[in-house]
Amino acid sequence: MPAEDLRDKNMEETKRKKKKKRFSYYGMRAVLVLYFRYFLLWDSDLSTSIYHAFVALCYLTPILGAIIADSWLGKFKTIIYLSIVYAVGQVIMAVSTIHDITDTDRDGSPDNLTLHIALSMLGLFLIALGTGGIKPCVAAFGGDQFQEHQSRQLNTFFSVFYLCINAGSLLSTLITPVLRGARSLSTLPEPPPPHRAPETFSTQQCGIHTQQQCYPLAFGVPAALMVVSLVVFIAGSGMYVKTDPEGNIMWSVCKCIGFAIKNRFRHRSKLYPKREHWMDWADEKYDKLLIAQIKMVLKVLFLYIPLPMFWTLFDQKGSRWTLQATTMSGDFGGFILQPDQMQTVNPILILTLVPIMDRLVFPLIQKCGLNFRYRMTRLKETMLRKQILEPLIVREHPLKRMTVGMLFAAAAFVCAAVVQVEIDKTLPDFPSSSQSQLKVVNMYGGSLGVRFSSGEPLTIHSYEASLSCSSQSSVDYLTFDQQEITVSLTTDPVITNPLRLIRGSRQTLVIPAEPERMYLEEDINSKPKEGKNAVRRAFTLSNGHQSCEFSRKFGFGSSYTFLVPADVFSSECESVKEVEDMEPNSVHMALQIPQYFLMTSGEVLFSVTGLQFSYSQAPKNMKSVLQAGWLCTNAVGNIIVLIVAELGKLPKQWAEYVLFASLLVAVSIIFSIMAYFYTYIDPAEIEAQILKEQHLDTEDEKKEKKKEETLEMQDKEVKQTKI
Ligand SMILES: CC(C)C[C@H](N)C(=O)N1CCC[C@H]1C(=O)O
Repeated sequence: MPAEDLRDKNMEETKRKKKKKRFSYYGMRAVLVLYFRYFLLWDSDLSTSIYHAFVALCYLTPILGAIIADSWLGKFKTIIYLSIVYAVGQVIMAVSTIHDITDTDRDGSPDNLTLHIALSMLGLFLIALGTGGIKPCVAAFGGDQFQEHQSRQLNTFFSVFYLCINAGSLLSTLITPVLRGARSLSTLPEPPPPHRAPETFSTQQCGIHTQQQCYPLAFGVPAALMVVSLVVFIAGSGMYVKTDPEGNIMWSVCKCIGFAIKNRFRHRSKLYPKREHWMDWADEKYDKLLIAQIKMVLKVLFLYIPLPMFWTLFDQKGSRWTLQATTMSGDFGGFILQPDQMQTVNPILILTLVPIMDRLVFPLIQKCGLNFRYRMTRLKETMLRKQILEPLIVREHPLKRMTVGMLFAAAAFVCAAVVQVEIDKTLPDFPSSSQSQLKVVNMYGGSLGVRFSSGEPLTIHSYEASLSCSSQSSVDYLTFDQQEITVSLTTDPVITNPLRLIRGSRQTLVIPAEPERMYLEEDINSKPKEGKNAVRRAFTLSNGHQSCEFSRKFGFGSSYTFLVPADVFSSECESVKEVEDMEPNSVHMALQIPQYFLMTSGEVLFSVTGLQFSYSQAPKNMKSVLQAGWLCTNAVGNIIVLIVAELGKLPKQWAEYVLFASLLVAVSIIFSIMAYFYTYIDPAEIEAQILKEQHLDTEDEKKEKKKEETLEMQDKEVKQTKI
């Protein structure tokens, strides 16, 4: 097979593996929180924390994978072994979700949750180890399939590689919830009945004794796909370019750095001449090549310091932006988009933006003379022509691209802030912690005057509860600074009642047909979570049940009370009164598209370029290590999100978005200054040059030695002649 074809095939194999692996990983992530919440019955906070801790672990284990690959097993074997760990983890995870294994009383719920928790934690640990460990190796292994002169193809590889990641994650985010048994896109004609939790509306159920949510399928299918991808990857073994590990490189690196620091400290007196770089203090003991390689890696790692800030903003897509979507309307006419499904916009945009940027935008920018895109081949040509062997100093373009990517992400957050301001205008005015709110609902039948009084002066004295007889109405809340008030109804005779309101809460005063039996109902004090509807029934006389069926479309995030009058048995169901406690969300989710567009454009500029950059700037034996360093920036970004979520609670959400945008702009300015002083290198050239110098040094040493020997011989001869 011709070399080019072989390489293309290798590239295909690596991409196919990547696509299935990402299906597997993102597919599992899509249902993980729900599994914690509804199967293990953890509360929302614990579920979210464990989920983020798992994601952070997945981005920390790459260091381990990289060390194993570069120092011990090589990338190919590391991918295989860690894929097995990953698949085993997923199988354990799938088994842990089978409720039947501990459901001895066959009531549909597991009886030994400890076993399920232990199994799932073990499964998740193995998955984090597997997925994180493979990550840096897959990218670097793909890059290894190209030769030095193929830098353009190498860049294309990283773009296609990124496309595959996102194709896999898009498919999984759509399919895995369906496997679990949730309706992914609810169609308008059949809104889920409001009084049941959405989880009970499954299209897919499974189980031996009882049929439940199909978590085993949701976790099992990704596991099966992982096994298939592993088999495909191994089948292509003969076609890959495999580079051997060069011993325990990480240990040598640590020892070398340690020695340089110690040696520098020992020679801290000003009497000793300075050396160009602090790593040069390892010169006495360590190989020049190793020192040069460490210098390359440290330079890039230093440049990575500001990068986690990008991921801090990027990762809020899954948290803050999804929460923002819950306060918006997802009614797209033909279908209803759930708030968390809005996240699929990111991989969809990646699939369209990467080719457009690669084939259209970057070449166009380059043509316009902005020289945005870096071309290794041309530089190399110049280097070869001019015989420049030192590292070439270029104010580097990939780094410019990454800076622009960061600015795009900051702009995305400004967009999010603008959308938030629009949403805030439509949100209900909830009472402050010292206030109480009250709404009066009249089931009495006719128009009714309501008066309020208190020991202190009241803001509201009287209120006309002109209770319309229509079945649907929306009643405004009245805000009180006092909690102890007295209500009087203008009935004949006047009915007066003391009321005790709850601080910081909303309540409804229901006036039934017999007004003296008026009573207070506690209302909800925040928008219903996840854009769902809140519906409750209140009986003006709770003396039984009547089956009245309503078919009604509720807007996103609305809240209603259905008041069932005492005479519902004798009258028709129409006498049931519907009160809108909270208006449905009116800002449309489509308004989030500009922020997703800017963020994803930023991601293409930042993340795809970062992958290429990390590969191109790493010495041959530390490619995976630098990929792991790159992935670590993501882990740190996730950890910052966790910390910020806990600590930094600004009173206004839009202000928090603006704060994050400003922070990223500041960080990108710092990064651009660092990038300006970064000297772009060609590791292969440097390594070749050092090896050549070392070779010349040994040649010189040999010649010198020979000279000395000849001189010694001559001296001996002279001495003998004298004797
Ligand atoms: C969050 C999306 C589903 C995937 C995202 N566009 C993406 O490709 N990545 C986010 C972190 C880096 C990269 C990945 O490797 O998953």
